[in-house]
Amino acid sequence: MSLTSTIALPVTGLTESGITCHQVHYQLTPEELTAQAVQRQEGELNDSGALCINTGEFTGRSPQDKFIVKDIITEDTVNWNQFNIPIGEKYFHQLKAKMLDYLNANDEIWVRDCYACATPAFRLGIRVITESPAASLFAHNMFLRPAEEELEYFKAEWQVIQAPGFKADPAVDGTRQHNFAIISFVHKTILIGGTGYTGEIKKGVFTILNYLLPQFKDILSMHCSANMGKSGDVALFFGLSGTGKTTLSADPSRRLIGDDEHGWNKNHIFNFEGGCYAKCIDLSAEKEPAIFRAIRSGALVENVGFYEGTQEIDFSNRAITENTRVSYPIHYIPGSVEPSIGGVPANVFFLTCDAYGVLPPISRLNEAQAMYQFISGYTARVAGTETGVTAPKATFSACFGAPFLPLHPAAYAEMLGRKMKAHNVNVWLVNTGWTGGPYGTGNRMSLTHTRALITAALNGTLQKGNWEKDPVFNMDIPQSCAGVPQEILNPRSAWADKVAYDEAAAQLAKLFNENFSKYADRVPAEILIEAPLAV
Ligand SMILES: Nc1ncnc2c1ncn2[C@@H]1O[C@H](COP(=O)(O)OP(=O)(O)O)[C@@H](O)[C@H]1O
Ligand SMILES: C=C(OP(=O)(O)O)C(=O)O
Repeated sequence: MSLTSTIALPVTGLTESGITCHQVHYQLTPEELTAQAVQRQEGELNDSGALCINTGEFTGRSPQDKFIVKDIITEDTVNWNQFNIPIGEKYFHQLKAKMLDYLNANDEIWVRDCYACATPAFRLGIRVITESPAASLFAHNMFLRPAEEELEYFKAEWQVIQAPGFKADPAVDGTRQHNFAIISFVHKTILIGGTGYTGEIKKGVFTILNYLLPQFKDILSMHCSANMGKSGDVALFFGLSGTGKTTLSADPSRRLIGDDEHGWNKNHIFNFEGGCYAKCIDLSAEKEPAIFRAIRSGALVENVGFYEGTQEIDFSNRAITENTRVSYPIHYIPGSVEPSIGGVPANVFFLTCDAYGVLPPISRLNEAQAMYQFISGYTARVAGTETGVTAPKATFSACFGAPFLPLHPAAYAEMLGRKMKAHNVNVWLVNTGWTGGPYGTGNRMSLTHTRALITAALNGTLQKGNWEKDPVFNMDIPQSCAGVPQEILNPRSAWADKVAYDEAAAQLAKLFNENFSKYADRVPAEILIEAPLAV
């Protein structure tokens, strides 16, 4: 086995993990990985120097093909459902052996050691083994990057093996189809095959942390972004994929802590990751300057198109997917906090992309309403993030992250409830979806307005104004906010057809109630009475 590496260290444990491929590229720099990808014609540079690749058949996650090995650890603890699909241990072993044979038959592979969890006490060493330099660059950008001296003592507790070119045989491998992501807690391994969508790598690691941290470290794991004001006040933005966590946390007046995955320990919050994975559909320097400028050398852009005859990205191009993405290290966002740790949050925002256009652009929640909304996780699956979703699709995604939660949602909700109560946190529901009508009739909420509302909530000016109650959802709605037209604050007044609004609101209230019925026996009465009024 020969090794290319920019650091003069032996890589431990490779042979033990079954890697015998004769050329192993270990811990290469972003420049080296980018150059290799270009040379192998797996990608090209845009005019600002970022590596642009196509991820192939899959440009979004495939939740139906994500499995957890049902074994002695997981059998009685995982909340088996449509997101936590069991697979037998024999299939894990079978597929791992086949994947290793496949990788070892390649001329070269890439190995990268990295960490998850910014707080040193909770750090998890992860080894990411890939068949392409671009996937190794993704791991470099998204996870925490150990310093060279840390590599000497690095312990790869978990392994991610990613081979998009390897395809399972569903007839013998226990999968649904040729692509799969399989997590084994006994063997501390994630196998990803048949798909090149890099999001599977990060969300696979997120899934294991969502299992381990609440159960064994008493840490609440959260699908949220986080940033910090000048006085150190922390805000969290929960939301299912594509609802605005990355966009809204990249706020030039605040410091970014992380864009997607965090833990809440007793007295601080910390990022799991070391980078961001932003959607770049319709990205512009004017609307999202920090993200736009992060697209430069070292960044990895997925599935975009160029203006003809140029290397300039056409961010409006949807030819491959709506789920165009860029990954970059967190320090590409000016002023980001490193290590990515902050104090107890003062404000929590639940971002809901309401495809019905019924919910107010912002509402203030009391404690019980906050729990009701968190458990409900009402939002939309946006186009492209999951395979097969081509238009926003209303969904209830518990804790705003159901596809990544191996435990019952009540486990996370109870922890969040205790923490919010103990720290007197302000909780807001923000509709980043539709206004003036449902998807197809109304408009997507203006980003400028959403930002103005969040700023007013954070600086306290919103609290000082007058409020009214939403008659169906019973939440407080502000009557005014600087920079936001008054008529959109109350969603009913934003709809031209009031009868249609009332019908849509009643329909949504009904859906809320139907969805919540499955939690009724685990939730106290003071939360149950916050259900929207269903007529
Ligand atoms: N009002 C809004 N608030 C937040 N995002 C919006 C809004 N309107 C449009 N968007 C777009 O929605 C997408 C949100 O994606 P992103 O921030 O990456 O989501 P997440 O990090 O939650 O996956 C971005 O492309 C953003 O430009
Ligand atoms: C990457 C994903 O989500 P997010 O946009 O929340 O990072 C995803 O769901 O595949």
